[in-house]
Amino acid sequence: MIEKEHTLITKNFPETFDNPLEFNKKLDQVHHIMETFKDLIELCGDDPNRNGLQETPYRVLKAFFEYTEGYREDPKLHLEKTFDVNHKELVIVKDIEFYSICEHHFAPFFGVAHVGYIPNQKVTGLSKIARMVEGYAKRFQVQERLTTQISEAIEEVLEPKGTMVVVEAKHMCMCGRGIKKSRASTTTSSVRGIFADKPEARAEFLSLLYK
Ligand SMILES: Nc1nc2c(ncn2[C@@H]2O[C@H](COP(=O)(O)OP(=O)(O)OP(=O)(O)O)[C@@H](O)[C@H]2O)c(=O)[nH]1
Ligand SMILES: [Zn+2]
Repeated sequence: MIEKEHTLITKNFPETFDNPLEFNKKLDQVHHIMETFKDLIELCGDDPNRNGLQETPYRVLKAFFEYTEGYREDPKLHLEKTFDVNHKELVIVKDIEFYSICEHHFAPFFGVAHVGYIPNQKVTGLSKIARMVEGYAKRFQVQERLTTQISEAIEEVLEPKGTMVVVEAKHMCMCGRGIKKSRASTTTSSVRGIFADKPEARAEFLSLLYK
């Protein structure tokens, strides 16, 4: 078990490799959280030592590191690899699937992001836009912040004439618990530059998106 925990730390926090103080601090936190997960299982009414649950605290922690990978990178940096392409009209990457975690309940919310911008000299690789979306999705989030972070990253790095982002998602905290509306979905948008100023720019984006 100890070996697995070490691997978890070196994989997710490679900077602690040469820093025993930081490494041991993370190791203490890992031990502490695994004990807490055991308490959670017991409090909910099951036996943390029964066969199927013995490794669950470790599995859950490992999964959480995966859900939150985005904290350990700066997603904007993906956009910095730009190309010299003379394109002055709208670029839209639509249906970028994402999987995020609601910061209120730690329940998943997931769906698609549609990202559009009108370049002003700088054009980035299409996959880099999806990588950037992933980086912000893999954090504890609310949908509104995710949407804004995506548009602000495009604005900051590509300095385009305008940016428009639409995010559509389903929130598990509204499905299996609470209000239990499993068909409800949420749409958010964020507009900058020409999309904020001109209704016809927004209309063009939406007509290409929902044709
Ligand atoms: N605006 C917004 N709200 C969210 C998002 N994800 C979850 N929520 C909401 O966060 C709210 C938290 O409300 P609370 O009253 O503090 O928590 P709760 O008692 O669990 O609320 P219920 O879900 O209504 O049972 C709920 O209304 C959720 O629907 C999100 O991405 N954006
Ligand atoms: Zn929630």
